[in-house]
Parts: sequence; structure tokens; C-alpha cells
Amino acid sequence: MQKAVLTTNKLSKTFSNKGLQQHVLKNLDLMIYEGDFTVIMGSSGAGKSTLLYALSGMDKPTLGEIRFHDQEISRLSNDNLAVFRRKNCGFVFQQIYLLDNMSLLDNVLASGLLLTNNKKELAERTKKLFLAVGLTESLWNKFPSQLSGGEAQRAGIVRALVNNPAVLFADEPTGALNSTSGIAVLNVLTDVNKKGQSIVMVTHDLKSALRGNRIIYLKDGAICGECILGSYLEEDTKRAEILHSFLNEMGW
Ligand SMILES: Nc1ncnc2c1ncn2[C@@H]1O[C@H](COP(=O)(O)OP(=O)(O)OP(=O)(O)O)[C@@H](O)[C@H]1O
Repeated sequence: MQKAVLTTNKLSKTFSNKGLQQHVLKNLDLMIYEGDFTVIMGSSGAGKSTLLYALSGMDKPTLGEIRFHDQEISRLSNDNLAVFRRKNCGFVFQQIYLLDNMSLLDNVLASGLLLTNNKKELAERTKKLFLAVGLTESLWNKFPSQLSGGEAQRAGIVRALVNNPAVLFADEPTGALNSTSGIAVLNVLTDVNKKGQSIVMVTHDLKSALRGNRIIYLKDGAICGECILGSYLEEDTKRAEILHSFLNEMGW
């Protein structure tokens, strides 16, 4: 049986906009399993990013619980939540947010040094990760402005993985990339997932969604359906058909 890494119990999130209450997540019960590549889809405004932020401790729920293994994280103080995120979560966004005045290597080391003082071991781990995502040594001392979007995003993934997070959270990670760079980034995500990394990704993009083994569909802040695709295989054409018919059924 698969082990849950994150569990929500009646998770609700309400925002106040100009005095009006907007119920964005409504009594949501969800389990995210270890080793899965979980994809969250749904129409614009359905609450996908809000769910990702809640699951990753970037934001707190209004009501309900979120557990990371056996630890309830929904009621942690902001400081403890920051510690939780640093230890357990990696983040990849559409915007890459590398620091412009630091080399690629230093960008990643700066993140790693938040959790370890062992610079030598950290540098070795970082270099292994760079090579694993196809960033060769000639790029390590370059600055973000000297890289293509795809190279910068792969460096962003290395930064997200350097502290060995339990879960890698991605919000439209290929949204700002051209098709070739986007595929390179998706290949990296697929590879790290095949090595056991749990991933939760929000996307509108079908090519990205096909990399997941489980698709959750959100509508109006509630889970409206899920589709199990199994592990990604490039030559599996049935996969796209299954996803299309699921999304049609969901009214996508
Ligand atoms: N911090 C906030 N304050 C107020 N309202 C917010 C906040 N964050 C999100 N919302 C509102 O919550 C709703 C859901 O937003 P969310 O970004 O989660 O949707 P989404 O499904 O990710 O949409 P998209 O696909 O367009 O990115 C939107 O109507 C948004 O305006």
C-alpha cells in the first residue's frame, strides 16, 4: 500500500476581497502519496495554486488540517512553518528567481547552506545534481543572464532539490519556456521522479500533465475527479487518450 506524505482533512481556504468572502478551497480531503508524480489541473481560478501553497506550508488554511506524515503543519507558527518548508519542500515556479549577481553554482550553494555547514559535501551534491539535469561544468560559473530559459529552469530545479526535499512542488514549471526547453525540464522532472522523488505539480499544459502518474482535477475549490495514468513511458500513446477523455469528462 502506498504511504501518504501529505494528507488534508476538510481543508478550506477563504480570502476576503474588498469585504467579500471568497471560498477558494472547500472541505478538501486529499492524500498525496510518496513517490508519486501528482498533477493538479482545473480551470483558471479553481484554486490549484492556493492548494499547492497550502500543501507546501507557504500559506495556512482557514479551516481544516494538513498533515505531513504524522505532523500537523496547519497550525505551526510562521517561524516553524519556514523551518518545515526549508527541510521538507523544494519549489519550482514559472518565474525562476535565480539571483542575478551570483553564479549558478553560488545560487544553489546559497540555498544549501541554509541547512548544512558542510560546504564540501554540499558542493559535491550540487555538482552531481547539475550533471544529472544536463548542466555541464562549463555552465556552473555563469550568471543567470548568460543562460537560456531552459538552462536557468534546470538550475532552479537543482536549487529546489539540493536539500533533498520530501516533496518537490512545481507551479507551471514550463510556462515561460519554449517547447524544446520545456521538454528538457519535463525530462528532468520525470527522471527525478523515477528515482523516487515525490512531485506535486500544477499545470494547464497537457504535455506536462502527461508526465504525472495521478491527475487530480479541481473545480470551484473541490476535487471533482482523479485519473490514474501509471508511470510515464514516452512511447505510450494510450496515455494521452486516457487523459483527454478524463479532461473531457471533467469539462476542461
Ligand atoms: N492572496 C490572495 N488574496 C485574495 N484572493 C486570492 C489570493 N490568492 C488567490 N486568490 C483568489 O483565489 C482564486 C483561486 O486562485 P488560484 O491562483 O488558486 O487559482 P488557480 O486555479 O491556480 O488559477 P490559474 O490557473 O488562473 O492560475 C482566484 O479567484 C484568486 O483571485
